[in-house]
Amino acid sequence: MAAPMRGMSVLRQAFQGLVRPAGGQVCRQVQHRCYSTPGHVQVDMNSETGVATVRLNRPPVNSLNLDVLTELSIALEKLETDKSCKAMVLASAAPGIFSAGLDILEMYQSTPERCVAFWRALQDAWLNLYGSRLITMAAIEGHSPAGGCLLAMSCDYRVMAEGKFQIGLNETKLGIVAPFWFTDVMLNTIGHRETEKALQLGALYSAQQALSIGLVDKVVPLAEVMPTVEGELKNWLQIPAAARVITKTSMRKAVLDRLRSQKEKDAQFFADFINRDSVQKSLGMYIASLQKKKN
Ligand SMILES: CCCCCCCCCCC/C=C/C(=O)SCCNC(=O)CCNC(=O)[C@H](O)C(C)(C)COP(=O)(O)OP(=O)(O)OC[C@H]1O[C@@H](n2cnc3c(N)ncnc32)[C@H](O)[C@@H]1OP(=O)(O)O
Repeated sequence: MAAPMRGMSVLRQAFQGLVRPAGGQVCRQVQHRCYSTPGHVQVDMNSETGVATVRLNRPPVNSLNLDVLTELSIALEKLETDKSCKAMVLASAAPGIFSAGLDILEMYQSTPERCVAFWRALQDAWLNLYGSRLITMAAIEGHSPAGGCLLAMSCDYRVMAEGKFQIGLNETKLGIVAPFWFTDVMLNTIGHRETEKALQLGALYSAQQALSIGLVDKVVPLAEVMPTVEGELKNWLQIPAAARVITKTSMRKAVLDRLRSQKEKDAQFFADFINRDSVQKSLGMYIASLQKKKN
């Protein structure tokens, strides 16, 4: 039997038929299909319910580098074209963390070519997620700063674990600026006034604070995050899909089109901005502060 997964009772896993086959990877019998397990993005498709669980799996903190973003994009594309898939839960395989956001090392002392490739991968992953026809829910079982917050906000519904975890767009604290499409998503989520404050301050919120400004939809104990998502999904799955998809698309189209129409310019702008001496200096100091935390 596979080791119990966080936030999921042994009984529930036994019921769902979790087994560890000869290859050593966790797979599910009968109604579950694992799209991918060896990389940084695990996809577990339940063909009976039409719900896929996509878990970021890049310990220790699921920082989003070029590989992770490319894998996430491909996974989302596959699910989008899978007619049996109705919903997707975005979660983490790393304890205590949803995602630490973009991999800062992709932005520090990198080449302009790599920066552009990295940014394109982020753009594609986000366009696939925010523009998805699927019901998308974020199971936030840990910290979710910056790019992690973007991924969560890009889902249709967010359930966060109570306790010490934080979520927010903290870019200004790193001496960088949230791109316009990060801002657009936050505006659509919590409104203009809260976004202005949140972005200028680079605010990181506790789960309760996030709930109070509408950044997340529900806060529950850690072990209840997945069951709560599953319960909420039942409501969403009852809505006629075509009507829901048209509604979602019409509400998100302007923001998606804004990036689609200037992807290359945005990628070039990112590479130029990030390679400024002042920005590199700020990032260097931030990396040092993360490392100092340990000593
Ligand atoms: C005019 C407009 C112009 C716009 C142009 C564009 C500008 C650029 C826009 C870029 C947008 C950026 C988005 C981002 O996502 S930036 C990333 C921001 N992320 C963070 O600030 C999170 C930092 N991490 C933490 O706070 C903590 O790690 C965390 C709370 C998440 C977890 O804490 P914990 O104690 O559990 O873990 P550690 O801190 O010990 O970390 C473990 C190791 O992981 C390394 N680490 C952490 N986060 C990252 C990261 N994001 N990238 C890379 N590496 C990371 C950390 O250093 C530890 O490493 P070591 O074990 O080697 O020390």
